[in-house]
Amino acid sequence: MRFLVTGSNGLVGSRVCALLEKGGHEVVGLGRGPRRTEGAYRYVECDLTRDTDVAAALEAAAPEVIIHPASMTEVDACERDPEQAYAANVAAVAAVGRGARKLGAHLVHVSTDYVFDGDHGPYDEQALPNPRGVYALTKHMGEQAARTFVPGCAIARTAVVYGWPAAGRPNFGAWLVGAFEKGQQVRLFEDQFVSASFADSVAAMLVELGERKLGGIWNTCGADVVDRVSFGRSLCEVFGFDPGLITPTRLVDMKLASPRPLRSGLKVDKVRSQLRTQPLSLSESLARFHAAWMAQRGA
Ligand SMILES: NC(=O)C1=CN([C@@H]2O[C@H](COP(=O)(O)OP(=O)(O)OC[C@H]3O[C@@H](n4cnc5c(N)ncnc54)[C@H](OP(=O)(O)O)[C@@H]3O)[C@@H](O)[C@H]2O)C=CC1
Ligand SMILES: Cc1cn([C@H]2C[C@H](O)[C@@H](COP(=O)(O)OP(=O)(O)O[C@H]3O[C@@H](C)C(=O)[C@@H](O)[C@H]3O)O2)c(=O)[nH]c1=O
Repeated sequence: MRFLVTGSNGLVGSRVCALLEKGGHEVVGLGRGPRRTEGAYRYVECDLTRDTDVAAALEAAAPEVIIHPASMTEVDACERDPEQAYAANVAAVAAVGRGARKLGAHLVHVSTDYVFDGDHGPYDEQALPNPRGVYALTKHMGEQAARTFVPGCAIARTAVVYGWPAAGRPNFGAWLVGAFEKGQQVRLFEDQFVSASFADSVAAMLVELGERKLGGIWNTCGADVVDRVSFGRSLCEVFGFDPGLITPTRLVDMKLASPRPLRSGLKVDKVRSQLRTQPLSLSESLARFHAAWMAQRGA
C-alpha cells in the first residue's frame, strides 16, 4: 500500500515510516526542513501550515492512507503562542484532511490524552473531552477538523510518548535517561497519572489502523496508568540508575505555563479486543526502551 506520513522527522512519525518500510509498503515521509531521519523511503519537505504546499504534496504522492502525527507538541510553547499552535494543530489538520478527502485516502489522525481535563481518568474512547490549555484545545479542534473532512478517519489518542533514539523534541524517557546518566537530580510530578507509551508500540498500532483502514477513536498507548515518579523509579530499576536522583514534586509547584491533566490515563480495552497489535505493559515497554538504548551504545 502507498502511505504518506507527516512529521516524519518526529518521534512517532519516524517510527511509523521505519515500520511501514519494514512491512514492504511504499512510504512518503513529509517533514519540515531537511530530512533528519534515516531510511530509504522518499522524503518531501513541506510546511503543513502552507495550504497550497500541502495540497500539492498530497496530490503528487497520491497515497491510499495518510498517517498524521505532525503537530506542535511543546505544550508550554503552545500556551505562549496560540497562533502558531492553531496553525499547526488545527489548520494543518484541515489541510491534510481536505487533501485526504480529495484523494479518497484513509486518514489516521494522531491526538492526545490531554483533550481530557484529568479530573476523573482513566478515559475510554466514549468519554467526553474537556480540554484545558491551548495545546489541549487545539488538539481537540484538530480531531474535529479531521472528522469534518474525513468522517471515516481514525483518531488515535496517545500519551507521554518516549523512545530511543530520540527524534523530534526531547521525549520524557530520553530526557530522564540523559539526566540520570549525568547524575543530575530531576523533579518529577507525583500527582500526574498517565498512560506512558513506548513510541515503537504506538507506531505499530497506527500502522495497523492504517492498513486495516479502521475509523473511530482509538486509545493507542501503553497499557498501564502510572504517576511520573513511579515511571521514573521503574526506569531507574530497569536501567540501573539511582532512584535517589528523583525529587517528587507537585505539578502546580513547577509553575509551568500551561495547565495539564492530573488524573489522566487512557483505557485500552478497545484496542486489546479489536487490534492485533497489543498495548505493552510498563515493564515490557521499559525493557524494550532499555534494549534500544543499549543497542545504540553498542553494548
Ligand atoms: N510526544 C508525546 O508525549 C505525545 C504526543 N502526542 C501526539 O503524537 C503526535 C506525534 O508526537 P511526537 O512524534 O512525539 O512529536 P514530535 O515533536 O517528535 O514530532 C512532531 C513533528 O511535527 C512536525 N511539525 C510541527 N509543525 C509542523 C509544520 N507546520 N509543518 C510540518 N511539520 C511540522 C515537527 O517538525 P519539526 O521537527 O520541524 O519541529 C516534528 O517533526 C502529535 O500529534 C502529538 O500531539 C500525543 C500524546 C503524547
Ligand atoms: C513530566 C515532567 C516534566 N518535566 C519537565 C521536562 C520538560 O522540560 C517539561 C515538559 O515535560 P513533558 O514533555 O514530559 O510533559 P508534557 O509537555 O506535559 O507532555 C505532554 O506532551 C504532549 C505532547 C502530550 O500530548 C501529552 O500526552 C504529554 O506527553 O517539563 C519535569 O521537570 N518534571 C516532570 O515530572
